[in-house]
Amino acid sequence: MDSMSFVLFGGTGDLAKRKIYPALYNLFIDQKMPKSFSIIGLGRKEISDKEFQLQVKQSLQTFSRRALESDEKTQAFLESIRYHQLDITKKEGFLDLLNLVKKRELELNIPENRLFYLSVAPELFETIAFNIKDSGLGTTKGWKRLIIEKPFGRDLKSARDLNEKLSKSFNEDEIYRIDHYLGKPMVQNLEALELANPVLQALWNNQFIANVQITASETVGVEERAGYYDNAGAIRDMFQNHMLQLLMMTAMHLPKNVTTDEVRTEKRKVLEALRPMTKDEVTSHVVRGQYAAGEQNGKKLLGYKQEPGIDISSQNDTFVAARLWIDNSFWKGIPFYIRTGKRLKEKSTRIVFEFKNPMQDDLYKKRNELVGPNLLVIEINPSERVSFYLNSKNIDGKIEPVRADYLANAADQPEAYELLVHDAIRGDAKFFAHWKEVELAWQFVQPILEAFEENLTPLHSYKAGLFGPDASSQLLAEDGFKWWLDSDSEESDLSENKKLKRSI
Ligand SMILES: NC(=O)C1=CN([C@@H]2O[C@H](COP(=O)(O)OP(=O)(O)OC[C@H]3O[C@@H](n4cnc5c(N)ncnc54)[C@H](OP(=O)(O)O)[C@@H]3O)[C@@H](O)[C@H]2O)C=CC1
Ligand SMILES: O=C1O[C@H](COP(=O)(O)O)[C@@H](O)[C@H](O)[C@H]1O
Repeated sequence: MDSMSFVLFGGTGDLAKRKIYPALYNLFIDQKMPKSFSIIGLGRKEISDKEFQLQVKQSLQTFSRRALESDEKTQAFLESIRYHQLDITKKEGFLDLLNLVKKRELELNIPENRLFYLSVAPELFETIAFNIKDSGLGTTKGWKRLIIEKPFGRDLKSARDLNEKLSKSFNEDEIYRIDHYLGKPMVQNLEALELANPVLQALWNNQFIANVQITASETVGVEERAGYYDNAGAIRDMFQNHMLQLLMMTAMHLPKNVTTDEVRTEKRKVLEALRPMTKDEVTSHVVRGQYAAGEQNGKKLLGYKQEPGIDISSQNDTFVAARLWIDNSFWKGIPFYIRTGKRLKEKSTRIVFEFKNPMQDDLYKKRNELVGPNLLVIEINPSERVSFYLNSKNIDGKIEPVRADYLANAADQPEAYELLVHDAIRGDAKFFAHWKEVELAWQFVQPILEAFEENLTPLHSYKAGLFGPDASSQLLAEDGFKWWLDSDSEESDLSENKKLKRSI
């Protein structure tokens, strides 16, 4: 792996502390960092290197997935870090930054390989990219790469504008658009599950699958992010990026070679085949909701409009469910249901494949035995688990569901940011969003944004601490389906093993 400089804009920010330093540190401990590297954290405050290293150490103590190693190792990591005071809006500061980057390259005798990480508010992305080029920071004898945080634009037009501006300083293959859902181990495992299991490969299509359900439910509310979230909503915050990425990863046809280019091409094809909606069709296929006051584990929860920083008249969406159709030969005729929301009953990110159930009408029904459909459930977060729900005979000779299960030990798993930062350092963009994916995703979402903004689609209220608006269940009921595994429904009894007498 090439030695390099890691230049972190927003080095004093929340994301840097919670995710980026812990990711770099854990990579270092696992010997996944290059032999020599320089880390430069940037911010506007005046902080000495020593003070800054101490701040990073504190963030590692609080957020690293593993406890700090011996002082020697931790010290070696911290000593690779320098702090530089820079106001991004002031062009002159970038020349000083260039001098520091070069000085460190000379001290460490490393080539001019530079990774710039933009962990700052999106309004600053364009200015930074311009100043990197203008100052000469981007003129290197080695490689240069840009990791860029979300959100990438707030609609189709602003995303295109931003991309055009970035492309003046970086080529597409130098831009790594982070979507941390693509770094989740179980999401990265999807291709392997399909590729390495002929049985799944054979079933992964509309011939055997009746519908696919992708859920990302959260228990948290808007937290301290009112300013951002009230202007974004679930549609921009989760749906346009994470949920559509999950859709692509689930529905893509496996390429012959699992190379970055081929995977990205196949992902893109999913969005190209996604049946577009007009603004007027949105209400038939998309449910938007906003949480009202409720309760969780006996604790009273505020409604969204009562949250600090939210206007009492806000029409913002905190929940979105949608029925999507992928009109290609693999998935034609099969609905994909997607939902995401805040202040729901449980934290769960999962994909459920419901298989067709030709047994429903045959002899089991006549014998009054319930033969549920087979389900393949991929739990992504908080547990990482693959389960197959099968039907089997119990001791009384009756059919009952059983679950064949693989549960990963999440404690051993690297975090999403660790995997993604490692990929970017290695120059592997497979699990980063290509511009075409981002553009197609905004193109699909644009009429939904407009229907929401023009209030063409009703805003359903739902009680905090439950499963979202009834209209979301209604969406599936229209097609004869239901959401599986919501934890106080009949099916959750399956997941809780109440009905499962046996587990394979
Ligand atoms: N926090 C999170 O969980 C997540 C964040 N993101 C994205 O990551 C990015 C960063 O978010 P987050 O860390 O939460 O934001 P913070 O507000 O916590 O940090 C912002 C950072 O930007 C720096 N900064 C702001 N203005 C300037 C300036 N003019 N010149 C130099 N530095 C500046 C601040 O430095 P200082 O004030 O010290 O000058 C600080 O380091 C955003 O794009 C966000 O959308 C994405 C997913 C999750
Ligand atoms: O990007 C975001 O993701 C989080 C949810 O991430 P997860 O890894 O906990 O599933 C979400 O809370 C946040 O609003 C959004 O910006």
